[in-house]
Amino acid sequence: MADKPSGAEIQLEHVTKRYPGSSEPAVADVSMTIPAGKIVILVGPSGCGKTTTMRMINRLIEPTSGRITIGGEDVHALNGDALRRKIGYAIQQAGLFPHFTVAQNIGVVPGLLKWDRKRIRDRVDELMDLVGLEPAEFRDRYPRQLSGGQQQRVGVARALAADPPVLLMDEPFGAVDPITRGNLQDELLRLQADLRKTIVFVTHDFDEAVKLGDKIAVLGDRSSIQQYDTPEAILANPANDMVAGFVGAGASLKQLTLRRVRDVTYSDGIVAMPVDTPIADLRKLMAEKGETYGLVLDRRRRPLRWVHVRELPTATSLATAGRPVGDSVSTQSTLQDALEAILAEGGNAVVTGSRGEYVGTIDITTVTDAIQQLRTEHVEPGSGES
Ligand SMILES: Nc1ncnc2c1ncn2[C@@H]1O[C@H](COP(=O)(O)OP(=O)(O)OP(=O)(O)O)[C@@H](O)[C@H]1O
Repeated sequence: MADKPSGAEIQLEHVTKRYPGSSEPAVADVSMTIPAGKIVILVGPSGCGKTTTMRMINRLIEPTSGRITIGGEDVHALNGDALRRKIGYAIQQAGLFPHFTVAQNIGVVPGLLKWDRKRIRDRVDELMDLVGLEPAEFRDRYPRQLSGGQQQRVGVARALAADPPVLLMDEPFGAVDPITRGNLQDELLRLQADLRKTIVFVTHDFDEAVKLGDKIAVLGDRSSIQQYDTPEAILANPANDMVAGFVGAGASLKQLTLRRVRDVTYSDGIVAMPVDTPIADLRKLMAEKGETYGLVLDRRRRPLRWVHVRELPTATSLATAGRPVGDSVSTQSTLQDALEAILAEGGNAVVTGSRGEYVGTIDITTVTDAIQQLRTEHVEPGSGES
């Protein structure tokens, strides 16, 4: 993993776009800093100027006024090749050239930059591996011979071809089914963990923004910034009614996808014993601790069964007493997964470590406490709430 971002900071300073013949600007006086190596999501209603804002960064659209810099350099001063080296661009439905093969599509920018053939071929294979397309199978196919998800992968590979520090993505996963979309999102996050590009990503979908964004800019009319903050902060404390409308119902539940079990204090105090423990010993320990439920573990300390104290006097073996453990969660699971397991288990859900071993239990109080904590962490100073 790279320890330094390969991305570069982007700055928009008082950027305005007035299209010829329009009375109102499409984007009015927008200033924002997009940090190096982060994913920043632009969300907002249709027509608010997201695409216009994004396209001014790679100068597909020229601003009427204001300044945009990448790594401190004014994009206005960059020529075509310099822009291509600095900025990759991926759009909805991939925007692939239909009469080019996959390899030719991915190699477009390196070709324009006059790389030699071998270097382009090696780079194409490397990128296909990176986005999960077997080069031997897909290199010579045409876009129409690919699924929607595969086309999007080619689109991402093409955008990354010249290894630019900045990636602009305009609803890149907008045209695929929800499952493929989820997979593509996961893959983007996996890629980004290594690549650490600066990514500006436009979407209509707030859930996508929460999942992918290091920061989210919620835009109103003419790209006016309504709130620009982390997903946690926006979910916990929407700045105004417009943002609240965008966040939509279930903001607290959405927050649960942002915290993992390892981030909260779960209990490790219940009575948990290996399956070959004498029943009498378990009874004694549960009585001492005043516990009604005990957990039976296998020899590698993986959870097997829940037993109620009432079941112990008649039990013949811990291997058959009580009921099997149902849903459990790992320390990597999100609190949303934990909540589902808690509801399915009807109380405590078992937490396991990296080898599936018992490390503790989590209950509904832990989850509600975590939501409360997120709220208080993100209350504006001086807003009077506590
Ligand atoms: N070439 C153009 N000429 C004139 N007006 C334009 C042009 N392109 C966009 N607009 C107008 O600028 C405004 C912003 O458009 P833009 O495409 O940036 O919005 P958006 O937020 O990306 O929308 P969507 O989410 O629907 O894609 C809209 O009112 C649109 O009609």
